[in-house]
Amino acid sequence: MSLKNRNTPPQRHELRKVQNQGNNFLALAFLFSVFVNLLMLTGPLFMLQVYDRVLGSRSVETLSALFLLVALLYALMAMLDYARGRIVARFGARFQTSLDERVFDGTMRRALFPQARSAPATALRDLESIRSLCASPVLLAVMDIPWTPVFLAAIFLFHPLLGWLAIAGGALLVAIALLNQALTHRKVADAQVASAKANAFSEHARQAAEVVRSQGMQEDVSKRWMSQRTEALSQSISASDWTGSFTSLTKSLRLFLQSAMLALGALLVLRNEMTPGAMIAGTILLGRALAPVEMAVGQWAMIERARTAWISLNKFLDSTPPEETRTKLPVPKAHLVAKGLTVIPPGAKTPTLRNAALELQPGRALGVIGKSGSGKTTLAKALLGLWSPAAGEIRLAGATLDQYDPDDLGQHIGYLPQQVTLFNGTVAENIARMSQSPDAEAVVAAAKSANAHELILGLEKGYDTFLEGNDSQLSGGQKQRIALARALYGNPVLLILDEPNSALDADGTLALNNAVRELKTAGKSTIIMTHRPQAISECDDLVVVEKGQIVKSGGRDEVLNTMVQNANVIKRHLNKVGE
Ligand SMILES: Nc1ncnc2c1ncn2[C@@H]1O[C@H](COP(=O)(O)OP(=O)(O)OP(=O)(O)O)[C@@H](O)[C@H]1O
Repeated sequence: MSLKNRNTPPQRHELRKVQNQGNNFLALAFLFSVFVNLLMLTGPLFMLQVYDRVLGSRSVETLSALFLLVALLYALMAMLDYARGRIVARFGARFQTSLDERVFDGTMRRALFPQARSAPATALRDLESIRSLCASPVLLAVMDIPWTPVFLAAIFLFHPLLGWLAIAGGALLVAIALLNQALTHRKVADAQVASAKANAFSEHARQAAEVVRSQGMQEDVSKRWMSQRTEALSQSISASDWTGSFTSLTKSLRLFLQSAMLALGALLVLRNEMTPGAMIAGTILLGRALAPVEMAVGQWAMIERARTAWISLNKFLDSTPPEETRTKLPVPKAHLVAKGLTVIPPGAKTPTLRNAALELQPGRALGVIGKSGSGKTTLAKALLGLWSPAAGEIRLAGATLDQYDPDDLGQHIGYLPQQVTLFNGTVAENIARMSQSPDAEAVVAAAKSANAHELILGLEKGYDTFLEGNDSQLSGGQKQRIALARALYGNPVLLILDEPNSALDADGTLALNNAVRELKTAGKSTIIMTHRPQAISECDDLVVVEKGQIVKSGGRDEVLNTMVQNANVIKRHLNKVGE
């Protein structure tokens, strides 16, 4: 699935571009790493000097001077090591902040596609995995790995045989690291997928807690979750068993190599081919050379996670290009025209609305009636610009909907969905569409139009009452009125109401009709999808949808009359059958 549109150039390597912007950080960290790694030679060189110079000359002064120098060098190394740790952490943070909004935006747009909505949203987690790698010591170990051959080569200076042993040992460790990568990356990825699936299931179950409890589904849901969880756990244990076995093997091998080095060194000392200092220094150098490899193997799961995260984030960004910038259009007139409109829901194969045509003039209200599943919501989603037409077009004030910036279009159109969703925030923030700078007067005006003002004042803290999203303390009807106020906020030119009075009482319906009348007087237009007659009392025009097609359209009373005549025909037919 892809959200690419015809006009957007392919956004290849977007991730790489963001990474390149932080290259200064990486270059600086790498430079510091050069010094840190050079300073790592302090220990072996000190050892060499102590054994070969101090012990031979028995000079306390030389020992003191060397010790002071070593203390200073280690202090410098600590500072540089700390600094490079801070630099890569900041590189990670910068990488994340540069992409956070972009990825969140993409995740939201992808959620408009039902099949993507059911898949766990991993892009933000992927970003987090990459940042975690940067904030951990593993990235520094990876930066140290290029020094491994340098240290190994330095061992040659002590004695070629020691050098060859070190090279053979190093090659063996690298081979183990590669084998680790080859054998575990599938397992780590599988464990991640299984765990994401189990988490998504538990989140769905949590959201449906009331249904689960009231419908006696607790045990079955719990068992289903447990089986997914057990699967995820066993995958994760299998992955960690593999990486664990490689970690132990690498660790023991490195220690063994150091002992083998000491043994070979001792043999060479016995043969007078090398000094004892070189023997010890060589052993320490080997340890230093192999430490980053050992660290990388030990933390392989983290590296692998970040690697797969990088690949999947790349795919995500590639298939979800940034929104095109559009020329800002003026506030449109409430004139809506749809011609030859065919809509295929995202991910579906067949259209659920075919060849529909309608026109709505400013100051008029249109009712869309039809049975369940006839295509009313499909029409609403197309008119909102959420589902693009597969054929035909929709124009608001002469411009097709995709010519408007989606946020601007959202400001011009008020929408009351069939299933109301409120956000975690105050009533006022919810009505103001979670705006960062809500207009208090407009909030109250919208609430009054939706007949929600009194009910809001009756809440514990009035407009400042905090709502826990959909779990809030409000009744269905109260939520619907607040959502109607949200739809009316900011004086939209077009109001689309999908089953607006499904949870409204008589007062609510009256207020709704008043609001529609006010909009009409102000030259705005309204579309009401419904199968309840009370909701169309303010409608001037009516269209009837049947099996995805507009089968009747015209003035409200004219359409109603044809329907009533039909009903009479059907009634007469039924009476005959009954005789
Ligand atoms: N996302 C989707 N993917 C595939 N088919 C869909 C999707 N959404 C709706 N449909 C199908 O489109 C048809 C019309 O559905 P729609 O929701 O538009 O009907 P409706 O008239 O609004 O029904 P109701 O009054 O029950 O809300 C139905 O057959 C439905 O199964």
